[in-house]
Amino acid sequence: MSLLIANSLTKTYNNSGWFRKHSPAGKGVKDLSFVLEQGACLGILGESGAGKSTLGKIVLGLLPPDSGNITFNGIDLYQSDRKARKQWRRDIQVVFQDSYSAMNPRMSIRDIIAEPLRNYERLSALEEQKKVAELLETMGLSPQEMTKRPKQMSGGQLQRVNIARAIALKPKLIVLDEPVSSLDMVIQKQILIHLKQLKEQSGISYLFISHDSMAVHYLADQIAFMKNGEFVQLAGGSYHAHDLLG
Ligand SMILES: Nc1ncnc2c1ncn2[C@@H]1O[C@H](COP(=O)(O)OP(=O)(O)OP(=O)(O)O)[C@@H](O)[C@H]1O
Repeated sequence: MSLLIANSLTKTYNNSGWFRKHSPAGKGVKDLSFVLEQGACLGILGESGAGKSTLGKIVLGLLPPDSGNITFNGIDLYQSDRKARKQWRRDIQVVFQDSYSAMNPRMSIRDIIAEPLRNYERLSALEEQKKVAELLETMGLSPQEMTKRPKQMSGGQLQRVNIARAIALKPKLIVLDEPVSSLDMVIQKQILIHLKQLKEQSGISYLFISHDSMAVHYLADQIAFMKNGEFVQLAGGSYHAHDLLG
């Protein structure tokens, strides 16, 4: 069974509000269909305003489409009961571009990574500490970083922390919404390599949203090019590591 199946998703924004009076009416996404298999990465590539984040929000269960449907593991995301919703909220995680604003600056790195574990699993303090240490190591960070606050870390380190949090519950799918766009090139490459290794080792799937063609080609098995809310072309991805590393 395919992990994620989108069938003719359409979402049009109502631009009647005062703040939206300068933006053209009727924008959003139109008639998007795709299939994402377990362990695969679908790249969504398009310029600003193409509709990438709108699609991301629909996949995350945050924005009901006007028409069409989307199933995850055979369950319709917008017709599911409470129990199923709780399960897919665990199974679908997200990493956004702005790592710092995705975190509570007063929390320690340990608390940030442990938050989903505390919501879904009952671990002892020692088990939790071990798990957070493992997750930090998976992302190439030292377990000693867990006592720090977000302000004491670099943008690249924070994005690794965000990914560690996103994988803490072993989700089936991560929506990566421009996860490396705000980082410098060297850090971007390191994080993309980590994401690829994670995918190969754990069989996790990604919906990778980006305007960066090189990054999408590196990570994605298949690429959907988006323009004005529609898919205009589908293509294979998978550049090899040396293409990215130059
Ligand atoms: N809440 C909203 N209300 C009205 N229009 C919106 C809203 N959110 C997005 N839009 C419009 O829908 C279109 C698609 O926006 P979306 O944010 O999905 O694009 P994007 O490809 O993610 O762009 P970016 O990379 O700049 O975030 C744009 O024309 C945008 O102005």
